[in-house]
Amino acid sequence: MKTIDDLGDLKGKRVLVRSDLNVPLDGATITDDGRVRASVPTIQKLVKKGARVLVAAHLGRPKGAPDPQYSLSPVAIRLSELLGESVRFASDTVGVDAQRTVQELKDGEVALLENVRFNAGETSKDDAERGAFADELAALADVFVSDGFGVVHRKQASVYDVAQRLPAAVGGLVQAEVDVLQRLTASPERPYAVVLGGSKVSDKLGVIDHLLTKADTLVIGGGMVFTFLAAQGHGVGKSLLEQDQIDVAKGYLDRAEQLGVSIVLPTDVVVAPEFAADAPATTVSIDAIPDDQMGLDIGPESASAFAEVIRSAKTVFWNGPMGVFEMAAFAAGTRTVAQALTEVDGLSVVGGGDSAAAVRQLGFEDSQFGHISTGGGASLEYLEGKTLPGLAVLEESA
Ligand SMILES: Nc1ncnc2c1ncn2[C@@H]1O[C@H](COP(=O)(O)OP(=O)(O)O)[C@@H](O)[C@H]1O
Ligand SMILES: O=C(OP(=O)(O)O)[C@H](O)COP(=O)(O)O
Repeated sequence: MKTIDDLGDLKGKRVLVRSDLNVPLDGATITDDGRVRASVPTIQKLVKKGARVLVAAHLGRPKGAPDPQYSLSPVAIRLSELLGESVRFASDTVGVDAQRTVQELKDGEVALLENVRFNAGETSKDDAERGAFADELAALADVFVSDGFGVVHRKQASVYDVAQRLPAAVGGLVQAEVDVLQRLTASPERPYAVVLGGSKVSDKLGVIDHLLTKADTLVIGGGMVFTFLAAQGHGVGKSLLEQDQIDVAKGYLDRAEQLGVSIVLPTDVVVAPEFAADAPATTVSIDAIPDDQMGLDIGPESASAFAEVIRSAKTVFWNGPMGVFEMAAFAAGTRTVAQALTEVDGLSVVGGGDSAAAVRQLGFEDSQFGHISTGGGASLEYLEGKTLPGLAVLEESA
């Protein structure tokens, strides 16, 4: 892959940088700015080279049209504070304001485009529709730098197609992330445990198939777990459940047994009648989840068992909070798991926007972990050994 230094003299050049600025927000307040911080070194490097830096990014999953709750405008303010220089914000992605913003950009200045996912072409499955949007993005710049590690597993216009339309290079963040993950895939010191949770269940269930042949133990909590508990025949009440994936989960459990890989599931869960911070929380055994309640955290017995597995591993990768850590009543499982990762005598890696936010919010320091990756799904797919579109396209264009 070409690096930024291979792109030649960038002074006065318009450089489109795809960053992952998908941060958790509470209204317009950024609750964890880790991804913004992680994107700064590459932007700064380009600024120093005298480039006109145009940052493209997404926030959340809007439906291909402008939606104010997913505006990147609060992120422009934070980026500006972290860079120590003003960041212009274009109120559209490729429209009149974006075009004017690029035209007015001077050497060494930075602008952020509005959420790329406000455009249906960004995430379209139709190559022509995605390509048409990528053409518009590419028209704004002279070269492209791919630095949003958290999205390199997405075949989307601003990640994939635009790299086919401009001279393209990999950014420092993506390089650094890949370097660490390569250590995990090449020859992980064993035992190797992978801990999965979170809420993007249908996105991430598929990785289990491959991880069964790579890891010694899979530990599963978070919203992901209820599909497995249902596969074992347990009632899961109102918990997050991917009904159509129950048979898939059953298949994974069977295959794990055949392969001699251990899948560790919770034995108790914290339930509440509704998804609310002040909902009355109780701990129940997994065979006693009431029909009118939902599981929002793993229980204390499970958390201790998970911690034991984690502490005795030499390599641990963790993606996805064990519960709804944003609410204090459902954060204990995530805290116990995070604590165990800090005690690993080997390499511990935390990946994912919310997982990284969780460990910081719960008071842990980044330095207590071997590595905190900005990408959850991207890391998992890398660990599976899958070809990530956003990386493959850079290899092709090298
Ligand atoms: N039992 C659960 N039910 C519903 N949501 C859950 C549950 N456990 C965890 N979550 C939610 O999962 C979200 C994070 O999931 P995900 O996006 O997959 O993680 P990451 O961003 O680290 O990759 C958090 O917002 C958390 O509240
Ligand atoms: O938050 C992200 O991924 P992650 O939750 O897997 O870490 C990335 O910004 C990708 O977002 P997407 O999963 O909506 O494509």
